[in-house]
Amino acid sequence: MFKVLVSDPISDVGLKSLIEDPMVDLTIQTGLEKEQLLNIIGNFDALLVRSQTKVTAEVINAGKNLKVIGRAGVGVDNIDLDAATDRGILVINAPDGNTISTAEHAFAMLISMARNIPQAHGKLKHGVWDRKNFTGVELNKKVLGVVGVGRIGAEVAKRAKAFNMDILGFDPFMSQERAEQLGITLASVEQIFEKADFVTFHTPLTKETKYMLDKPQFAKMKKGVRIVNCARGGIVNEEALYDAIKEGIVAGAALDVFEEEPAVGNPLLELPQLVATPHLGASTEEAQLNVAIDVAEEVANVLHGKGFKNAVNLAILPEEDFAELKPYLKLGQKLGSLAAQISTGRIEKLEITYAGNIADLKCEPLSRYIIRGLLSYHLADDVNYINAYKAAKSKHVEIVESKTHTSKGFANLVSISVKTANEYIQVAGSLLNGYGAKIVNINGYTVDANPVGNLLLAQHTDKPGIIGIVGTMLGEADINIATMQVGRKVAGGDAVMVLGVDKRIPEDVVKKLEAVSGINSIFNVDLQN
Ligand SMILES: NC(=O)c1ccc[n+]([C@@H]2O[C@H](COP(=O)([O-])OP(=O)(O)OC[C@H]3O[C@@H](n4cnc5c(N)ncnc54)[C@H](O)[C@@H]3O)[C@@H](O)[C@H]2O)c1
Ligand SMILES: O=C(O)[C@H](O)COP(=O)(O)O
Repeated sequence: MFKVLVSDPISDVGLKSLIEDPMVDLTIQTGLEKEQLLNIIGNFDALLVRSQTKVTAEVINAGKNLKVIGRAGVGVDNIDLDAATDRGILVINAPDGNTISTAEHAFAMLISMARNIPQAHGKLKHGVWDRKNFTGVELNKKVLGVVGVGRIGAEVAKRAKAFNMDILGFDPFMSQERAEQLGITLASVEQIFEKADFVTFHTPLTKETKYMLDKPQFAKMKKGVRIVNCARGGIVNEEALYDAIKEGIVAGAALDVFEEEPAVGNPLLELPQLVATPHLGASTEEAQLNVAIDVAEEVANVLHGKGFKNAVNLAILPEEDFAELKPYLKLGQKLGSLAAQISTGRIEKLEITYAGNIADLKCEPLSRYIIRGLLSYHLADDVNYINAYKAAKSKHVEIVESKTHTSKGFANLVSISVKTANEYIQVAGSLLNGYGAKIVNINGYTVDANPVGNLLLAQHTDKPGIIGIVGTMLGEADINIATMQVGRKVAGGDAVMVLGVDKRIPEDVVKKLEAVSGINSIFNVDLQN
């Protein structure tokens, strides 16, 4: 008998497959305090949640019998994935079921904000017939910036088209063809922030998207811009948003998600320009039914040892499948991540070459790590070992793998080339006897860098003084250089500098480095995870 605990409100009609499963003993107990959950979780084989239950490492470790955690929805930021993976517990989600509901909610927020509907409604309910303080704006012919054109962003764009809005969109995986299909004009995030009358966010919260709309960006926006965030709290800096509303830069904001939830007592709620809902994007009968059906079926499949498709973390595969490859897996993931972080255009193609000894191994598991490293920089936990090829296909990234025994003097060499809409990136790594994993080549320059921590990659002209200037500027910013590598092809030509630094370089320092004469590009690379 499998014992399954449902600890958040999940549609019981959707849970039918589990309720009717003779092998499943289902307990529904919502609103549990932390201690209560810790006390009972040890009895269960599976846990089903939405976003309220905090599935921390403590909860996971107390769940001695846990085999699977199911998330009836998309975001898994309330689940400690590393702790689950360490314990070999599968985490699965239901990414498709609430797309339409969330897109409709974002659009409802956009319109209510444009026409002050919640504010006027509130006043009338309190007996005040106020027709002069609630003049709104039309959506017709206004510029809508859509940041993140995945499942939800694309549906929002379709609805905005029907309202005759001009749509600018940015997504690192959106092609010109897809943009045309959706009636979107491709633009950079900076262009969107500068030109849009309305901006709506539909990205996950990642290192890259955290505070992507902050004080410096607000300063460049059109006066009177209106902001919608129904994705994740933290994409927009709430303190900066508060100031931008007070300063009159932002005329309205519509938020369904907050940096801290429940957001009771949030200072933004005091502002009349704010329209807010308590994380209701997915709260429709239809979405809740869809996600409950999806997650219940997947959890039952896992418990019965059958196939599943929406694993979010690393499934523990039999050792023999990749025992020999194991030492290369982390290196592969870091090479993918490095390539993503030093590319600027939409990723179109990934070519992986396995050279030397490694060519004799069955390399598919390693390719999955490389793809995961490359795509997770933008897609966060949406891409994992299991779904790596599927995620690449769904984002129209072509994967080409090849093997050779010619390995340029290395015993083994893993090389990846990434073709983007703007450039062609090449990075290679090797496991060196006695030295461990190394990055040995970046864009044709021979280097010897450790694939760990924070790196600064500068492409520059090989001339006296540049290395000194970079060192001085980092020193002034209190950033210690741990390692340094310089590579060039010919004296006086193009060169690369790879610095291992003890902490992440702040963006203002990066901007100053970019402005140094002779430096052509700077990338602030994070290879910590
Ligand atoms: N408010 C709610 O109740 C609710 C409901 C469902 C989903 N969500 C949230 O909405 C978000 C989007 O969900 P989805 O189903 O559309 O996911 P998705 O994976 O289909 O789309 C997200 C898109 O964001 C893009 N992206 C990543 N980094 C980016 C960047 N720096 N700039 C621009 N685009 C970037 C990705 O390439 C991807 O296409 C998720 O964070 C999800 O958790 C909220
Ligand atoms: O990520 C999601 O699916 C949404 O944020 C919905 O969260 P909820 O299930 O708690 O409503």
